[in-house]
Amino acid sequence: MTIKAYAPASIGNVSLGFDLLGAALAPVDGSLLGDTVSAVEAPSFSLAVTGRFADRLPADTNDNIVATCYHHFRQQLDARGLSVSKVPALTLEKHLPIGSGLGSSASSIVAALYAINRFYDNPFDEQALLLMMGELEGQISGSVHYDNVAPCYQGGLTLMAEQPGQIALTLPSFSHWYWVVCYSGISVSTAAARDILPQQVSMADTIAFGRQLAVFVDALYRQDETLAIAMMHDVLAEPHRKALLPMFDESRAYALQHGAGAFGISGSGPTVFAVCDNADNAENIRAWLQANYVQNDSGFSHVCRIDERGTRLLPAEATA
Ligand SMILES: Nc1ncnc2c1ncn2[C@@H]1O[C@H](COP(=O)(O)OP(=O)(O)O)[C@@H](O)[C@H]1O
Ligand SMILES: N[C@@H](CCOP(=O)(O)O)C(=O)O
Repeated sequence: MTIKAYAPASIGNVSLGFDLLGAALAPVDGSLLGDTVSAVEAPSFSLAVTGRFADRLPADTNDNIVATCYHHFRQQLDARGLSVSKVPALTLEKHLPIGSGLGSSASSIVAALYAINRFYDNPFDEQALLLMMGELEGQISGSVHYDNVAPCYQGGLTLMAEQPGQIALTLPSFSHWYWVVCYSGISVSTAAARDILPQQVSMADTIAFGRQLAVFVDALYRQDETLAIAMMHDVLAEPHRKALLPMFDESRAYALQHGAGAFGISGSGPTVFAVCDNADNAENIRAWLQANYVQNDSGFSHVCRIDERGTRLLPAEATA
């Protein structure tokens, strides 16, 4: 029997919560936006990679993070004294572009560990899996951060607590918000986009960051949309990263002048996102970004809602 796991794309940071806030994405047209990993029993371990962005990954599948996930998972089983004999053939369908700011590596990691855990009849609980997911994401991006893997796995808008047994908390959100995302088609390495950030932050920015995140969470719980939107500014990363993103300022100006409440970089970019409370404005901004922010044939845009379901099984024959 084939086990096939789908893990959605995600917006890391959501502007105001660097490394601490993330949102899973579901296109409103019902299409899937995320990687899948399938597992089927086989005589020996193997990994095949297919999908639109397969050719952008390392040619040697041993260097694919999905293979690393499998070996890490087996080591964790050994460390707990759990012996298993069967072995999977894995297939990664790589639908998310690499270095896109859509949590591409997180999507592969989460789909892989979810499928492998199922394949072995769920020896690890959610928290143990999430810890592994964060660790593997850290291997790729240079430091552990859960703001992609947690929403991708659990769904929803998530805030990192990083406490034993409580790594990520699911926050309420505004169900009528549309999240427009546009990937420009260029690649920005997350590790490189982290390296350009300063190691020290001013007192004024520290206070602004703390105020915004605390007030945003309060506004979500009280469903105060105006206050929540007013908090959606990035004082930590965007001032340093936007120079990597051609047409960023022009895109922000257009979005804010045409009905978006907030606009920012998704993860480390180059994907940008706009928040709208109206379908017509969302579609207009999506079309403008598609025409003006996209740089090449790899780029794309979607109007999304928050994906409340997170990672899930698909029928073996389904394609994302
Ligand atoms: N399955 C995978 N998905 C994405 N990246 C992978 C995968 N396997 C290996 N990699 C490598 O990990 C790095 C991911 O880069 P990163 O900038 O973190 O991407 P993203 O921000 O899209 O997650 C790239 O060097 C890529 O070649
Ligand atoms: N918090 C991280 C998020 C990176 O997201 P990605 O989708 O670009 O991998 C950061 O901002 O570095």
